[in-house]
Amino acid sequence: MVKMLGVTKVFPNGAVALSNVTLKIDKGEFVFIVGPSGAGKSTIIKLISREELPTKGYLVVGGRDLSRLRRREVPFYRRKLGVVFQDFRLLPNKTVYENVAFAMEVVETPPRIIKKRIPEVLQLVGLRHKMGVMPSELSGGEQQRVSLARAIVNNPELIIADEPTGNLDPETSWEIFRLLNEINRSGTTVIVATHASSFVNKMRKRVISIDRGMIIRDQEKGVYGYEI
Ligand SMILES: Nc1ncnc2c1ncn2[C@@H]1O[C@H](COP(=O)(O)OP(=O)(O)OP(=O)(O)O)[C@@H](O)[C@H]1O
Repeated sequence: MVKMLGVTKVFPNGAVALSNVTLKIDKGEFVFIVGPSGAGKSTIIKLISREELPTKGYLVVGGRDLSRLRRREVPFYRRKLGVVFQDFRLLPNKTVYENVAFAMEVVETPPRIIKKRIPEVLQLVGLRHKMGVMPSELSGGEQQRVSLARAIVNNPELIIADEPTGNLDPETSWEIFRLLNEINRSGTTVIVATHASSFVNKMRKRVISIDRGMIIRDQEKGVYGYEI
């Protein structure tokens, strides 16, 4: 699903965010990316979401070399990903229903399919009863659950989450990790960048530890040297 080969990312100010990173994440995996502040976690997420491009090396997601993606192809690529952010990024003037529906509207889903799908997906995250509510009337955990519903509504093969529980208390964080786990069990590949080591340690998933832009540990063997 994701292959990085010798990926280096240097920002225009000279900051080396990633240095020669090689890793492979298979379809259906659940992977945590952990490391101290400034280690390069968000940079990995931004490269996968094609917000940034590698300075050097190859990054292939779902069989596409992201450096070769044409500008007009980028929106289509992004729409196939489910992206979850620390700050939820819900549209404040739209209801829960409308926020999730919007993700389907932009990919031109027929209205009758949207109407059927939204209650299903809100049921999955336990928020069917809040369909008509505005984001400002929801707790942080509920807002993150809406953002999870939005991320999965178009059945993406890959979900990437950058610090999805950064603004949440421990109990609510568990709820979000449990949902991400459920989503993964239904076949979606999930990549989560996080500081939340106490949760990571309990979840027994693959953990890629990075520090100063380099992988310092990967609980799986043989991640280096994959063919692209
Ligand atoms: N747009 C940017 N311009 C310049 N430098 C950047 C940019 N984004 C990130 N960096 C630098 O790249 C390095 C890695 O940053 P990144 O945000 O990936 O770390 P992180 O592990 O996600 O940190 P945190 O846990 O604090 O979010 C840091 O040194 C950071 O200052």
